[in-house]
Amino acid sequence: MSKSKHISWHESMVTKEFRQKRNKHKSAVLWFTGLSGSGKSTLTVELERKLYQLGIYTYRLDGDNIRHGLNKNLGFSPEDRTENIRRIGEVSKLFIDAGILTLTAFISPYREDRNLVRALLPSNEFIEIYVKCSLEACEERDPKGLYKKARAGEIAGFTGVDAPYEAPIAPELTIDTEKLSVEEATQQVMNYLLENEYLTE
Ligand SMILES: Nc1ncnc2c1ncn2[C@@H]1O[C@H](COP(=O)(O)OS(=O)(=O)O)[C@@H](OP(=O)(O)O)[C@H]1O
Ligand SMILES: Nc1ncnc2c1ncn2[C@@H]1O[C@H](COP(=O)(O)OP(=O)(O)O)[C@@H](O)[C@H]1O
Repeated sequence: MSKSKHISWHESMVTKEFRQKRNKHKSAVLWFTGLSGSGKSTLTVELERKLYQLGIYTYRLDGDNIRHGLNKNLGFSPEDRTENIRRIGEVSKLFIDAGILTLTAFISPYREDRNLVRALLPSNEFIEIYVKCSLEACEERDPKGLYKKARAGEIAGFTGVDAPYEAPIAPELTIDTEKLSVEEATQQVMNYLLENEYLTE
């Protein structure tokens, strides 16, 4: 619900379509979702590197980073996670409007929150990518030692331990990081972008 009244929309002369034409590629958000340690950050970093080499304009929004700034006032309660994802949905929409291929790496555990972001955008501009990895494997990787802390009772409400993760039902892509290498996984996304003509205007 908007709290502001008496506000109006001002259109730009430079539209998203003009920007895409100049950039020579489409803009959209690649929304990576999955458990902590599933591989969201690793894959978005590598994918962005590949896209940059091809001359694609990209930007990466990552949960850990955004929580240092824009969303530093949010914690990990269900309400705060929902607000976190709502804001990132809106930020992604702005980046898409700016002609940027945007990569987001947020756990985004609630299906409804992700669907609200989907509903915010034209259907071809939201690409949901489920980074599939069992809790056991994530916990085995534990790149930041957070599962260990959560199991020791030092972090309350940790996703997968004592907070829920709702896997996507019909994502555009599922990447199984227990079966694929980082190279194979990023290539799977590149193939999707090429086949669906995102990398051309
Ligand atoms: N309680 C709890 N649950 C899950 N994750 C936690 C928690 N506390 C801190 N962290 C760290 O915060 C990162 C997740 O932030 P997100 O913004 O992606 O989370 S969410 O989408 O709002 O659920 C997450 O990063 P990733 O491991 O990259 O997923 C953790 O490093
Ligand atoms: N196929 C894979 N894809 C992504 N990460 C992988 C893969 N195989 C192993 N890993 C490792 O798993 C960990 C994933 O951590 P990270 O990318 O921070 O996950 P997330 O951002 O989802 O929390 C890294 O240590 C990475 O090297």
